[in-house]
Amino acid sequence: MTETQAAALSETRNEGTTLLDFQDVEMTFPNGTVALSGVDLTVRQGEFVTVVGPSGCGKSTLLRIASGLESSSHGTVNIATSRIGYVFQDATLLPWRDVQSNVELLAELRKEPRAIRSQKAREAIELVGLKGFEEHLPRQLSGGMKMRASLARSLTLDPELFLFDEPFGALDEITRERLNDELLRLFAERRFAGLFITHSVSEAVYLSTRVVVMSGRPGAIVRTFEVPFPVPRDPDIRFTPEFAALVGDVSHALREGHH
Ligand SMILES: Nc1ncnc2c1ncn2[C@@H]1O[C@H](COP(=O)(O)OP(=O)(O)OP(=O)(O)O)[C@@H](O)[C@H]1O
Repeated sequence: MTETQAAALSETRNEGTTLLDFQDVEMTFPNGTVALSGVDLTVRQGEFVTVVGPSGCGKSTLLRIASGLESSSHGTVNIATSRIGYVFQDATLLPWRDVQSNVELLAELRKEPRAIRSQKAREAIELVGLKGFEEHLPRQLSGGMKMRASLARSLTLDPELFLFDEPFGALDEITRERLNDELLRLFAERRFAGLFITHSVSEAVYLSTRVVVMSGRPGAIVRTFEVPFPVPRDPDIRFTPEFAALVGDVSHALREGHH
């Protein structure tokens, strides 16, 4: 996509439109476990919001509710789009399908014509840097390449709201940093609304326009940090004192909210 096309896309996308809105959301499971309590969260077009919080505080539950897969037990949830991308920690590729047909899967399920889904998949594969690997099977790919394929599969939906459940958690540091850069580039081009979960505070600060810190279970939002660095973001920003200071503040809030 050229810069002009990207600018046109972000204009048609009405930057600032609210795509996800949680008001006083609570989640109590039938067994009595209270996973979320009093969560207020808004995600607008052009925002990339990352949630950090201790294990088991309800982050995945929050994401499942945001996707419409699960309903909250209390509060209001508004999801203003049906074009939702969802990337899980596991790449969830079908082992018998090659990259091209794995990436085509969502369009195929939506019964899009073969020529269109094939074209969409080719574009998405190129966008995530997997060109040349179309005929490879998942077992022939590295962990990072599998995640790229998984990202590409969601990109064929051209999502307005993109949900990420710790997608890079299992990858080595270098691959993770590279994929962070790829994702930031996609975000700068496509300007979807992102909701991203991670355990890494520096990943959260690097990727996001806003970082939300949750407390231990029941998960509630204890602090919100606006990230002042512009997008597109220079990878070297990670080595600046301003970046380190913000990572320190978020880590601090995370420790305070941990009980
Ligand atoms: N279907 C369910 N029934 C009962 N309890 C559940 C259910 N799903 C999740 N929980 C519980 O709700 C709490 C929140 O789970 P969730 O997976 O959302 O946490 P998380 O913050 O994503 O954890 P992690 O960071 O370890 O992935 C946990 O205590 C979990 O055991």
